[in-house]
Amino acid sequence: MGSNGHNADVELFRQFLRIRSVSDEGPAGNYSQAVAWLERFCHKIGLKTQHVEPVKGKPVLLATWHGTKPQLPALLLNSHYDVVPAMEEFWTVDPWAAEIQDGKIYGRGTQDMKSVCVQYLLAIERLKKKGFTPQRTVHLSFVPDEEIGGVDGMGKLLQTPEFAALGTLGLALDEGLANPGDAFTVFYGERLPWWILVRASGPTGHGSRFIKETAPQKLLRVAERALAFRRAQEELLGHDQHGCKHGTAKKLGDVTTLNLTMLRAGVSNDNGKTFCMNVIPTEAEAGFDVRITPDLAPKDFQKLLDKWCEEEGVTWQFAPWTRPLHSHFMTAADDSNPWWVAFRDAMAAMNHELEPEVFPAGTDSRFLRELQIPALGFSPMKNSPILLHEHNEYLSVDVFLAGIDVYVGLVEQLASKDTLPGEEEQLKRRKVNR
Ligand code: MET
Ligand SMILES: [Zn+2]
Ligand SMILES: [Zn+2]
Repeated sequence: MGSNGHNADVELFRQFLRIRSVSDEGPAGNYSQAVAWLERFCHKIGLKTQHVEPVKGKPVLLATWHGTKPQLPALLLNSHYDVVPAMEEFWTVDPWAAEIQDGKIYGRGTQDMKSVCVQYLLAIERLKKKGFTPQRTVHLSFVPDEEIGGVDGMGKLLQTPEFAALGTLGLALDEGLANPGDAFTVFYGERLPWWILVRASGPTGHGSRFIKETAPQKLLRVAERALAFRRAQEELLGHDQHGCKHGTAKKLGDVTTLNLTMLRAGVSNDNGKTFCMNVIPTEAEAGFDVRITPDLAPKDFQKLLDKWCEEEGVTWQFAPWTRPLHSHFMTAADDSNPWWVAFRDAMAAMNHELEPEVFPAGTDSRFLRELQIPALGFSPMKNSPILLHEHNEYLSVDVFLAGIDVYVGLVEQLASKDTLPGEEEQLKRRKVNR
């Protein structure tokens, strides 16, 4: 197959990319269409499925490939089928057309993470065709809403009887990131995403006067302190002002980022088309996206935030549509974790080099790890630029196809494992921890 190859696997991927499953867009968001497409695929390859809809309009699809030893802890292959929006005016191609140019498939979700949804299924189809039967049961979960915090997707799924009925899970695989080099990155933990709203109140008055302690003034003082913290963290990372790296070997996952992502204030009498520029608003609000590195205790960051807000006379809260975690839950990436050993050895057997890292952003893995389920973040994309959430997101045809082989090998090896050395002890520890 040439690099522009229109083979059947690629065509399936392109079909799925054309379903505009932007997070939480309601009926127009095509969640149901994405799930219907995945379900048809599951049935075609002989997988039993079930719909779980803990929140109306946000369906989760579960599929199961039964192993011959169902008493062994199962594998979970998780992927989210929602995608972030695309700013079409900045794309050189239609983000929803899945065009192929120069051997690259362009589209929103090519890397994050519709490729993985489809690769899991294609890998299972191939394994079935070659007559492989798993010992361990393999479950798949396709979840919505990951991109907007995961509360109504993975968060709710984990509380359902259907999830409990999957039985004990030995290892979950979830998304990772592309690696520009010739190695796969695998994530054993992640920074904690905290979405923070800071709100300031103050007096109103005429815009021509020196009114004291106005809401925007207080808000900006907090913002400035927050941004000073941001500068210090950036310094720690060792990037210069042009974004070039120098000096340290730190990665993004090793520092805490903080970005001011929302600002709101102003008095308007036409819903924000124009503003009463001579009236001091009594409320001002800022939103921050914070990603807390495992090297910083969340309670220590919280203390800082409390201090800034208290000293400047404002209040903060977590964005009410999120469910922030208060500790980092990590999956051990060393010999103490039999599943890490199994994963590492399976990849080594296929001659793939691994680079273990802390995920700089957030994934649904954090909810699984919170339940003590070992989870590794891994998307088989090497020699590929990191393009998630960017304009002109693409994945090359060759990388997409090679990824199917990687999952064939991984699932074949992991699902064939009898009880791993140390697995029972690990399970006992999990029960104690719960
Ligand atoms: N994956 C998305 C992100 O990292 C949403 C995770 S929940 C904050 O931004
Ligand atoms: Zn993702
Ligand atoms: Zn994403």
